[in-house]
Amino acid sequence: MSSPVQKVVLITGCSSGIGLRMAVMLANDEQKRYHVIATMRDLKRKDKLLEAAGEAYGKTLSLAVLDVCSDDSVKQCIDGIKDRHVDVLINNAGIGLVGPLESIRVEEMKSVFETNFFGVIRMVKEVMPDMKRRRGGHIIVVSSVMGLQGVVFNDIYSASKFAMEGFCECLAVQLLKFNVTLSMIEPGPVHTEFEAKMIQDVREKEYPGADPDTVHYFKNVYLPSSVDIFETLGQTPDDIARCTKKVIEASNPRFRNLTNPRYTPIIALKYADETGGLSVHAFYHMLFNLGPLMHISMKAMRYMTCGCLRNRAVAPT
Ligand SMILES: NC(=O)C1=CN([C@@H]2O[C@H](COP(=O)(O)OP(=O)(O)OC[C@H]3O[C@@H](n4cnc5c(N)ncnc54)[C@H](OP(=O)(O)O)[C@@H]3O)[C@@H](O)[C@H]2O)C=CC1
Ligand SMILES: CC1=C(/C=C/C(C)=C/C=C/C(C)=C/C=O)C(C)(C)CCC1
Repeated sequence: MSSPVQKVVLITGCSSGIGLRMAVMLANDEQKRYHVIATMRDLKRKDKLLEAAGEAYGKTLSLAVLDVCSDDSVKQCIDGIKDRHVDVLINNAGIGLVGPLESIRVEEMKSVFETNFFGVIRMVKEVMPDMKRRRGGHIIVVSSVMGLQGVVFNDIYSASKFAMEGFCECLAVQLLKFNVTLSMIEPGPVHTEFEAKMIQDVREKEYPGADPDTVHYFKNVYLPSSVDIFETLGQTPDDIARCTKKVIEASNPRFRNLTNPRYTPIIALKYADETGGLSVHAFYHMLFNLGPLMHISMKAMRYMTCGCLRNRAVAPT
């Protein structure tokens, strides 16, 4: 049960990773300002969350079933909340997909959009009308740096996050008129099951339909670089939870919130050359010519790109 002064925060995808850490951090807020409804599609996966939440469970944290891919599940969950009142909706649930385009079935691509794009739309459609009526609320969308700048071999995942960026840019303007805030969180690589699932997936898959050169570039050039990027730039889910808490508590939250100052220069390339040529050629060079030396080029880029761009990230601490 939430007290009248507590904000009701509903988070999707709390069985692991970023959603789990957000739920735990907000439910353990020292001033007890939040009542967190931590949702997941399968309650059998609740143990890790409950263990991490400790005494908050049953006090400032409750659990609910919610599958963002099901209209019925979304409606049932929101109908089950007192007065359907949600102050802060955090759209976190999402899935990755990486690999040569030729080897990915259209059905698999659709399921990424069903979760990452339509999953958010379903949530927003269910919660937004009440927020507009009340003239208050905050919708948060966990997007990605890949929603701002594509990364090779992540074509479909990246497209699903770009779709979300466009959707949110449109909606934010309308919502402002109703005193409802919309904020996007834009993490770079984060050590969660997302990363583990990607590595596992690559081990199991054969990549039928893709030519041997493409499979070679994917497995022997892209993947080692990606693992390297995770190792050198990876953040923890707690970093992302801290950034998100700051955004929720800001008196004037920003629309886009990059969480990783060390990844910001990569995004800045796009704005330094609106034709897109700089990003395409820089990434090509980093991947195919520098390979293991990519570290150095990332460092150089940090020095070359202007400090004000670098500092446009929400510091997690
Ligand atoms: N990790 C990273 O490097 C980055 C991640 N992100 C984004 O962060 C978000 C969270 O990912 P992260 O914590 O890293 O990954 P995890 O795989 O650890 O967590 C994803 C969560 O989403 C849930 N989920 C998947 N499908 C559904 C569904 N249909 N309905 C409800 N929940 C679902 C999963 O539940 P289940 O256990 O049932 O599968 C899980 O709880 C995603 O939107 C992702 O795109 C953004 C940038 C970087
Ligand atoms: C390989 C490669 C890159 C890899 C970036 C990666 C691997 C980013 C991962 C982001 C994630 C995991 C986002 C999740 O939503 C760069 C730096 C663009 C430079 C060019 C070559």
